[in-house]
Amino acid sequence: MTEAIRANGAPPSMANAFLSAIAAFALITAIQTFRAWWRLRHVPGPFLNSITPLVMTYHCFKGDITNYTHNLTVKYGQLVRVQPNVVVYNDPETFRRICSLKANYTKGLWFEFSRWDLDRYSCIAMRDNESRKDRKTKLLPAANLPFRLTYQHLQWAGQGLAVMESRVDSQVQSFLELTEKKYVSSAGILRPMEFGHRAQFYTLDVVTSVTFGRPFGFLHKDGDVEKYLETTEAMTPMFGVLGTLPWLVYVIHAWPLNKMMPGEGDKVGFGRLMKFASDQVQDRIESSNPGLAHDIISDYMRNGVEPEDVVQECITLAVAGSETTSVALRMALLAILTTPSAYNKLQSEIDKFYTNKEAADTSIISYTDTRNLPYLQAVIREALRLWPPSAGLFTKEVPRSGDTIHGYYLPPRTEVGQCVYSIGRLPRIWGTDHDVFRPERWLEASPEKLEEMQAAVDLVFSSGKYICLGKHVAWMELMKFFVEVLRRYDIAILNNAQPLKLRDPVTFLSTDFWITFTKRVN
Ligand code: HEM
Repeated sequence: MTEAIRANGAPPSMANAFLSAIAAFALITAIQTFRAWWRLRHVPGPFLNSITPLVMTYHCFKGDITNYTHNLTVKYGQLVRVQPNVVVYNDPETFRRICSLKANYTKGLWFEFSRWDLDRYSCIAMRDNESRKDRKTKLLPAANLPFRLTYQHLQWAGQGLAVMESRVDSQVQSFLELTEKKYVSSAGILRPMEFGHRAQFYTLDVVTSVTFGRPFGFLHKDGDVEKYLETTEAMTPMFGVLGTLPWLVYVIHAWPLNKMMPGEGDKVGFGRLMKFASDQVQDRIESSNPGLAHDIISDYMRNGVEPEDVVQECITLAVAGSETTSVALRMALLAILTTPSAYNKLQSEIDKFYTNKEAADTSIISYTDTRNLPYLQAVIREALRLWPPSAGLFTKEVPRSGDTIHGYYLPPRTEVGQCVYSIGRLPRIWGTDHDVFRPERWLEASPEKLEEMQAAVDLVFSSGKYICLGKHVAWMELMKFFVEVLRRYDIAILNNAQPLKLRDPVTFLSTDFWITFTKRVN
């Protein structure tokens, strides 16, 4: 019968219609791929990357995305095409120019993933420069600065930072109490700590304490609270993958997938943080004098940020300020534990500092005093250089006028990503031993060289209009932690053959980082 219909010239069968649809789809895909390739065909990079984003997606899944991207810059030069519409650079000057106030670059589509409530935007997710400027300015006086701020100095500092410092101190204290209670080993008694998670507990409690006036309670429980970490640990690698396929934001933010986004009604996970933030804001609204509390919520509210937006900003703080700092903490600790000369020098510097002080002084070191510990600063800078916690591309979009980077014209809407990991390993700045953890380089450098090195490492906190709000909080957390822990304990790796398991789907995540603490003899 079918043969007969065909022979009589009847309409094509279902199979033919299907094949035609596939052929049409293949043709459209081929044309689009060709057009996408053509736009940036002059920028060097591997051919496969220039026709599909999936190579980068694969490396996110594989867990070596930063090293892979860095190797591309080594092979292809200062500007590399890593995806059909994405190029990556590793030059500090270009970084600062793109982030400067004058540049008309805007945030890339990827930042839309950092929206927690689809009716609202927090500053980090805002892509429009004017709205960002307006919001960020309102977030800044949260620091109660004694001088008038300019938009160029976009990070918390001044008196407000002093209030935050006391919150950091109480979480350092909580970490010490936890260690003393459960994790001090001695001859014949092994009580190891898995530091990967404890670093997260510490940084999450600091950031929630600074934001809401009280910690979420990870250190107190010495465990996950409301399955927050379990959920965010599953989500973090997805951020990397989604970064390579940013158009997925239109799918995820639309029905029916938007129904699956975390919400305040959730019993566990990220939604609990949203509910916690929302309750805290509501409390302040209902309280008779919300301005009395000394935390970020009250400061933001005083500055006229709408309550619903304050909730979004607080959630952003918890996300932006926790995993980043715990990566820095873990990698700096790993670096000194595996470099005995650095470990010994650091501990000696701390000991020397305390010989000049009252022997009974057990209070947490002040942020001001940590500045008198040059080797400690060098250790942290060196760790941030080698393992920047913000290793992702954080792409920005080329403005309507187009732009030229390192002689390559980039048409409007090209996404430009930074490779800050690669900046930390540029031979022209760091020398041929750029891969070596050597804090001494910071102490040996001439004033001009030091300035260049410092400016390059500072880029891990971004620059200009995108600069990290919590840079000083992060420094405080790191400096105080090392002083207080190393003056009390000797620390050692438990498993020398494999100190930890490291994966890098978007930043350096680690598990099984087992260490021991033993009390120091005075
Ligand atoms: C070592 C630790 C940290 C690193 C490396 C880091 C890095 C960064 C980077 C690179 C950005 C800019 C992203 C972009 O838009 O291109 C950023 C933004 C931000 N960070 Fe941090 N951060 C750290 C710790 C913190 C802490 C402790 C807090 C809060 C207490 C914090 C709060 C924020 C906020 C609110 C933003 C968004 C600023 C904006 O939208 O303009 N960060 N951070």
